[in-house]
Amino acid sequence: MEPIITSPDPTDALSSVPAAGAGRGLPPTGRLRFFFGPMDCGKSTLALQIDHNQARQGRRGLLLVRHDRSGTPTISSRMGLVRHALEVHEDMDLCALVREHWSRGSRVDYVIVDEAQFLSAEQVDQLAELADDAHLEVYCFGLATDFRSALFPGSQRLFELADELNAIQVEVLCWCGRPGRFNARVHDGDVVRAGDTVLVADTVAADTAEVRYQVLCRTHYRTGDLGPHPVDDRQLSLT
Ligand SMILES: Nc1ncnc2c1ncn2[C@@H]1O[C@H](COP(=O)(O)OP(=O)(O)O)[C@@H](O)[C@H]1O
Ligand SMILES: Cc1cn([C@H]2C[C@H](O)[C@@H](COP(=O)(O)O)O2)c(=O)[nH]c1=O
Repeated sequence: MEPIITSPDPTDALSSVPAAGAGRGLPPTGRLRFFFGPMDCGKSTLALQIDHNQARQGRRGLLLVRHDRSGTPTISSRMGLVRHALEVHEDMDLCALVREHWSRGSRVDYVIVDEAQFLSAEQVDQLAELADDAHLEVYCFGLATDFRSALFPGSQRLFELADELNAIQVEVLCWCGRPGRFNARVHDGDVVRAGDTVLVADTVAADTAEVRYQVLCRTHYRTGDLGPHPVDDRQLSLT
């Protein structure tokens, strides 16, 4: 298959870091990585740390996001870090996006995608193509499963295609103390089992929000037991 993307100046875009396989007679490729975990486990924080570490070595990244919690085109971490990102729209072709950057003379060495669960399967295929044919390092961050505990389509495709699957190591605890893996959607104090897949909201209920999410262990996700009244994170920072 013909590579669909070429850098306008390969020595510019590709020279800064030896590609995977270099020195072993293998054709150079980038890698597609998926970092996943429940809400609030630190995915956006890690995305911004990886960007920071790459950028300080002079590499140029393209930061992408779809439906950030903040409602703005940013990658935002609950630790307080925020970076501007490009909003990925439903039909956006991510290969064409990178090509466009190159045609304007902008370097792209790596791509970071937050909320990658919301990508379409086709967009994940495009990211794999960018890793293989354009030799980009692609870092995706997102939820594995939705509020019904079913894989998001974008995450399913990432599980199928990624070179590396990384479960985030920071445990989010259920109210009972067990590790939580299930993102329950809560409406008026009840766990909701049906509805739209996409509903942007936080784990801390804003005063105006009708819906919030709560990370639960499997037992309490199944029984819909939300435990004693949830602790408000804003109170934690005052102690
Ligand atoms: N005040 C705080 N002190 C220490 N860690 C915090 C604080 N607030 C949030 N965090 C950490 O930030 C994590 C959430 O990070 P974030 O990147 O927003 O998660 P995600 O993108 O996975 O939803 C929490 O699990 C917790 O470890
Ligand atoms: C489970 C689930 C979540 N969402 C939304 C809710 C948040 O806006 C994001 C996840 O944010 P985080 O950075 O991982 O905290 O996804 C959704 O739309 N549908 C769902 O089923």
